[in-house]
Amino acid sequence: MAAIIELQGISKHYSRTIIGVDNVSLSVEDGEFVTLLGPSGCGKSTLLRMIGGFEAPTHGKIRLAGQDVTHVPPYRRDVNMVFQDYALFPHMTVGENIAYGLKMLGKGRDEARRMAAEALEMVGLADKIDQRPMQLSGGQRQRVALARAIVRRPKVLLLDEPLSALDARLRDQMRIEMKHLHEKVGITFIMVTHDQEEALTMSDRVVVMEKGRVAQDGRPQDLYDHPASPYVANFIGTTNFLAARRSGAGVATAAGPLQVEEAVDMPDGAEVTVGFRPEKTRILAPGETAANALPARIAEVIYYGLGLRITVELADGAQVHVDTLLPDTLARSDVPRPGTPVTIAVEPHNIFVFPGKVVV
Ligand SMILES: Nc1ncnc2c1ncn2[C@@H]1O[C@H](COP(=O)(O)OP(=O)(O)OP(=O)(O)O)[C@@H](O)[C@H]1O
Repeated sequence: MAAIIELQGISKHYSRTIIGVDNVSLSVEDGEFVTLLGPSGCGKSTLLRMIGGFEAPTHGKIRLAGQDVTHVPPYRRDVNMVFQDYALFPHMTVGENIAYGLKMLGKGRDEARRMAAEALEMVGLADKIDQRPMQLSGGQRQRVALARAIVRRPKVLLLDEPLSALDARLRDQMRIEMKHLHEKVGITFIMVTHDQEEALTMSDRVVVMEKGRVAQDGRPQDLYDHPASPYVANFIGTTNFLAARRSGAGVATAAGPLQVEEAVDMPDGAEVTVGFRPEKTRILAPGETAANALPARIAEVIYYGLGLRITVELADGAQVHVDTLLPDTLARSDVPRPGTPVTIAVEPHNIFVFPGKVVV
C-alpha cells in the first residue's frame, strides 16, 4: 500500500517555550484508520490541524498523495475535517447542508442532491434528507456531519474528537458505525481522541502522543501487549508498577523475586520498574502454587457489575490492583474481605520491564 500522508519532522512552536508539536514523523497508508491518542495538551489537535492545513508547521514537510502540501491552504487539499460540534447550518435541511459544498464546486442542483442522498444512505439516514438539524438527535446530527464530510470523497477524513458530544451509550454505538463507515467508503480516517478505549476499538493503528512527540505507534494489540514505556503502559489500559532491581535472569522487588520473560538488557543490580496488568494478576486459591507468587493482604474490594477490582497490599506496603470477572457461582461469602492474607501471582510473560525508577 502507498502512503497517503507523510509527515517529515513536523514541529509547531507557538513561542520559544510553548511547543505544540515536536519533530513528528509519521506515515499513513491509503485507507488506514489511524488515531492520535493522548492526554489534553499533548499536541494531537495541533497535529491534525496541520494535516488539514488550518495551521502551518514551523518546521517539517507534509505530503499528501506524494505532493508537498505544507503551504497549501485547507480548501485546496483533498482533505476534509469533521469538527466536534458538527457545525451544521440550522436554517438548511439535512440535504442542503450536505450539498452546500458541492454547489460551490460547481455541481448542478440535481447532481448535488443525488450525491447528498447517496452520502446519507451511507450513514443510514436516507429518510432524513428534508428535515432540519434541529429535528434530529445528537447521534443523527453526528451522522449528517459525517455524510457531509464524505460526500466529496476526499482522500483523507480528519476527525477531531468526533464522539465527544454524545452520551456514553450513543458513543459506543457510533464507534462501531464509524468503523463500518470507514470500511464502506475506503477513505483514510485520522481521528483525534483522549479516550483510549475509543482508540483501541476503532483504529487500525494508534499513535500515542506525549508532550508533542510520538511516544509509540502501533496496532492496538501491540501497544497493549508491548507498551514501549511506562507512559504508554499507563495510558493504554491500567498497569501496576513496582520498583525493582535486575537480578539474575529476573528481577527483585521489595516484596519478592519475579521471573520475567522479556530480555532485560541491563547489568545486575540496575534499577528497573516492572509493570503488569490488573487483569493479568491472579489471587491464588488456598494451597495453589504458581510462578511469581507474592504474599499480600486484601486492602479494598470494589464491585463494578462485571467483576471486582481488588486492591491488595504487598509486604512492603506497595499496592497492586487485581481485576477479576465475577463468576456467577461466586457466593457473597466468597468475596474476599479487607485484611485477609492472600497470595497473588503474575505469569512471567505478562511482566513488562522498564529501565530506571519510574514515578507514575
Ligand atoms: N493557538 C495556540 N497558541 C498557543 N499555544 C497553543 C495554541 N494551540 C495549542 N497550544 C498549545 O500547544 C499544546 C498542544 O495543544 P493541542 O491543542 O494540540 O493539544 P491536544 O492534545 O489536542 O489537547 P486537547 O485535547 O486539550 O485539545 C498545548 O500546550 C497548548 O496549550
